[in-house]
Amino acid sequence: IDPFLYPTARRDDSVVDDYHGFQIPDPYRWLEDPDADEVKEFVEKQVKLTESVLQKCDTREKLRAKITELFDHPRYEPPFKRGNKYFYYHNTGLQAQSVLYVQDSLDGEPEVLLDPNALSEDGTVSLSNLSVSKDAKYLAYGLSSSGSDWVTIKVMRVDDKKTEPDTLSWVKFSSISWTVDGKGFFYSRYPAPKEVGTLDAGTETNANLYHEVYYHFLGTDQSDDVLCWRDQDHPKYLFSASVTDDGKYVVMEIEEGCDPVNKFYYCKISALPNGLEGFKGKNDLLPFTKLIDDFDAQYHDIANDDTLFTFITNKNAPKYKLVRVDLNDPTVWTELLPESEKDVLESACAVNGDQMIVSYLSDVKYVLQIRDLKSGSLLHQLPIDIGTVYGISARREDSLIFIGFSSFLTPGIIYQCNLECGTPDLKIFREIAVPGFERSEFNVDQVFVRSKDGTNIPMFIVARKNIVFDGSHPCLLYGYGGFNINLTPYFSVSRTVLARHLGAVFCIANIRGGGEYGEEWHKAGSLAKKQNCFDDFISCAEYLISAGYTQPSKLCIEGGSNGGLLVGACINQRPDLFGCALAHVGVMDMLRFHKFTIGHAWTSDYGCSDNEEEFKWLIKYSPLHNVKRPWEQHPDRLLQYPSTMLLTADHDDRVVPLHSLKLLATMQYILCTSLEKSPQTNPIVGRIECKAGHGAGRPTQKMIDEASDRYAFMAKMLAATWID
Ligand SMILES: O=C(NCC(=O)N1CCC[C@H]1C(=O)O)OCc1ccccc1
Repeated sequence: IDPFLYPTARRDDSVVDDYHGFQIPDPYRWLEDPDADEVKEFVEKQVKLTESVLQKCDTREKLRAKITELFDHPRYEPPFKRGNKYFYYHNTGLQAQSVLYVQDSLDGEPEVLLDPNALSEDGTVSLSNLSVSKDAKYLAYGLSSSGSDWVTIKVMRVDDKKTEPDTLSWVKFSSISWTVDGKGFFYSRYPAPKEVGTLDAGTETNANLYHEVYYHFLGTDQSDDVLCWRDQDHPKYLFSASVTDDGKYVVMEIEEGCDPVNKFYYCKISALPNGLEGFKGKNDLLPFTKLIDDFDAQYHDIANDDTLFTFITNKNAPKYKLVRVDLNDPTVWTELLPESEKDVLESACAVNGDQMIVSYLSDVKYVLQIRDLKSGSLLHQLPIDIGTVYGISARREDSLIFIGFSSFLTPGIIYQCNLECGTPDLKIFREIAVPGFERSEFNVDQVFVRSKDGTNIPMFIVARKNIVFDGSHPCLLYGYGGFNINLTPYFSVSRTVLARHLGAVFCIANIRGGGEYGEEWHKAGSLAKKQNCFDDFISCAEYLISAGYTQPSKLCIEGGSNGGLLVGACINQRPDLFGCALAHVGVMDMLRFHKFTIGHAWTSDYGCSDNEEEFKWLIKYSPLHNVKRPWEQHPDRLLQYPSTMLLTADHDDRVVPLHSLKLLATMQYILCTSLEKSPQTNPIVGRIECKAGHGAGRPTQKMIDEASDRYAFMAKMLAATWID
């Protein structure tokens, strides 16, 4: 693009911040106010520029048609049982939002119970969380609008599907947990923001502080809810309260960030003299006992027999283990299932009375076992292919459980497993088929790439069979690298279309910062070691080139959120290595991220610029602060940045849009508009969506349109040709 076509954005050179003696300019600080007319104008001009670029991307409509066609297949989630009813989500294919169905038995006539598509014209109201009372009489569910993290909880009677008047506002980062008497439920919320009158919830950037736990009595007004817990001395704390299966306790996990560590408190509600009613209209908090009152490790309860609790923990076990304690003697902890040498204990769930289903991650592949809940001993190994167990629907009282499975070449299988008779029989309950998808055309490989410091990094490679390794293939390399998140194999319609119609090779790099090898892997990619993520990702890119899959001008890197940071940092550090870069809702301003909405929770992975040592880590890789002209760094080579698309949305209150807007303005200025003649001919554009957020709850059409745009941009910039 001509530099003259880029909108010029005002640079306010008066904004310079002092960080521990270092003066850091922030000329686009004004882009941090979403309500300012100047910002709205900036966005409008960027949207127009991007639209003009997209119009020249000639595979856009073909991609839209193919992705729509492949997406139009029925999809189901594993069913879950409450009382004697079954509930499950289903999407016929192109519905904006999946619909909740209820059946009187597993093969009973399904009825629509809750259809979020009826709650908005454009499908932008989504179901965020949901909890059915134990007797299946009531359904409490959270609604969110335009992809914001803000939730409004509503209640519905299951038998006549009547919506109750109960409406709970300013809910965020909350589970919903009913007491077994069905009189109400625990949930978490923030104090209402001040300017609640004019607020378009989800577009504000204020920090989320002072989380609180409430108990809501069915049929009453939110103002009558009982405040159960809060901590005025720790504004960053986040609380999650849940009722144990036996109904005797409410347990509360307390986090102060995103690290897998938490405090663990409990309250024996069955011993409260007047139950929870006794707290109505009072100011007393619930009498919690502090079982764990530090952030040394994660403790997540998976079952209890009266005072004997079983936990999954990473205490002295970075690959996790199961331990047991009697609340009456909290100093004696025994080991139920020791930490595995090699594999990460991913989840454990009590089932079928005194058994449990545990899942391990072994070199990024799932292993599922049935074990004895009392002794921990292995009973059965469940045969699972390479892929992801994405949902285990099971409670301690269930002997019939459901397991959701997906992989690169498996759109989705829901297994049912009956544990009643001796050997569990795993059988297919539902298989999700994608018409037109021929799995036999593709290959999946897993390779281990040596990174800069010698660490072996796993990478999945999906390609059409019998490709020639002549470096000619467009290649999409996807990564995340943080927050203990695992990138495991899953089916993607859009990437299947890229492989089939653009001959693209699709790769997932399991770089450090994730949880693929437990807490050590996570820590090896965070704080002072964050650069390992970028080194790992760059090594994976170099492998794909040296092995002959692709070449720099055919290689596109993609990542979202923390993965957007990954992309932003990598194009700054190695602009020569990539032909295209797609950064979704990226964290790009590493000096200021902690000031907005829930950003303060991410200091567990990043650190914080308020601290001098941590500032020095952050300034070195912060995308916003490290945009440099490559042709000045290497005068001998005609270097420029890859074609870059930064994607964000106006209701993203997880990673606020200012990150992408400030980086967009900075890149366009430094690389393009600040020069008479700029060698930067690869476009640097922003795709800014309206009535959309961080990603959760996005309606189907918006997902299809975004995928069509970003991959048409990629195809054009990699000069990929369409294969019919
Ligand atoms: O912030 C996150 N999750 C991390 C997150 O969304 N991140 C972390 C970095 C940017 C962005 C992303 O990668 O999606 O979720 C809110 C939350 C709930 C409970 C306890 C702590 C935090």
